[in-house]
Amino acid sequence: MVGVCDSRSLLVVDDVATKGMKDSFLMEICRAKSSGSSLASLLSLGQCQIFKDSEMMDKIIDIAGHLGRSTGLAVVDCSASSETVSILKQAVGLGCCIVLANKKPLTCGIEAYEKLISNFRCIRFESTVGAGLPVIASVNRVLASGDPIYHIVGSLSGTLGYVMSEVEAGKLFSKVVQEAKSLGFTEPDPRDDLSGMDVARKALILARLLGRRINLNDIKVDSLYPDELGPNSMSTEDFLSSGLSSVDRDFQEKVRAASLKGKVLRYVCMIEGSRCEVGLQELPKDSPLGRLRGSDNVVEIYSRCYKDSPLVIQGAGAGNDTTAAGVLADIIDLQDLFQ
Ligand SMILES: NC(=O)C1=CN([C@@H]2O[C@H](COP(=O)(O)OP(=O)(O)OC[C@H]3O[C@@H](n4cnc5c(N)ncnc54)[C@H](OP(=O)(O)O)[C@@H]3O)[C@@H](O)[C@H]2O)C=CC1
Ligand SMILES: N[C@@H](CC=O)C(=O)O
Repeated sequence: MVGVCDSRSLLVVDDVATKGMKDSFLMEICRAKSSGSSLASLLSLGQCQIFKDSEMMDKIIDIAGHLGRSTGLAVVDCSASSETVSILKQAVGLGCCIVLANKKPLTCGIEAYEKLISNFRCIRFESTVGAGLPVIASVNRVLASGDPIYHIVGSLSGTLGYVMSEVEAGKLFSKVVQEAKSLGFTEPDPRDDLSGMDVARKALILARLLGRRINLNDIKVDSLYPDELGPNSMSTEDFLSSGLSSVDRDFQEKVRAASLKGKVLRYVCMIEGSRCEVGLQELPKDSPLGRLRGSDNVVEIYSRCYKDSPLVIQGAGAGNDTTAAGVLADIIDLQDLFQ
């Protein structure tokens, strides 16, 4: 590991060709970020240089130029920003590998997407769908065997899974969204989850893997909150402290209406042919999606081989540990290419 950055600065070892960050220093970085301190506060430990603002991007490109082709340096994006796409494209051009937990670079315009995946052997993005679950790897393996995938259906949001099952158990919608945030399931702005856009991004990543040249605005998306609570009208803090509770009653009504029919609410992702949609559905309690609890995700893949009995991947679909494990496994997988 030669460098680490957040939204404000980049810490880099003083000689990237010969040095890496020591484990003890990486632990200090984790401690500093968990306690809200800046990366700059670690400069006194004396192992690194710091770069800020536009210098940050120039330095990353400089390192990518030196280490990309010679070592297969991996540029890892664990932000939730759409601003990283330009640097990632440049890094690909310089021969770097790319690892993403961030869905936004893969769900921007189709040309940028095609550039990012142009060296498919050197990109991994397992954590973008289902966190640590092997969803992308499974889809890739089925496709690589020549088995055409006809249909994917699933529940792909840890946050929305948690919200649905906790509201079913009688808790208030606003309270469980706050809980999902403190458990590390939500996006930095939970409206990315509640608007359905986070699931739409996962659906787009899967649809593009299946070869569909579609964009985010081709996906039908249901939002769980009204437009007037959106990011153009209020900050994340105001949404969480006051906006969110105005949805409580309406959501409770929806849950009750489903329950009277013996059903539960689930946020479902469906990709079939050219159709790609994500939204709230009333499903039987004893269906595979209806039985899901907490932040678990489930994905059913239907192909020529997995026709009557789909390939099913299920398990924890959000959380810092499982996501970090997925990212680490991707990095190690890439490292094997350069041994
Ligand atoms: N949590 C989960 O369960 C899962 C998360 N993911 C994905 O992981 C990503 C991160 O989520 P999460 O850890 O919850 O988010 P956090 O907000 O906790 O962390 C995001 C980090 O990215 C940094 N950052 C933001 N913008 C930039 C930028 N332009 N350049 C460099 N660094 C930047 C932030 O810096 P600063 O500290 O300065 O704000 C922060 O350290 C998201 O894309 C999410 O979709 C994927 C699967 C599951
Ligand atoms: N916010 C996401 C995290 C993983 O992508 C979710 O809730 O599923």
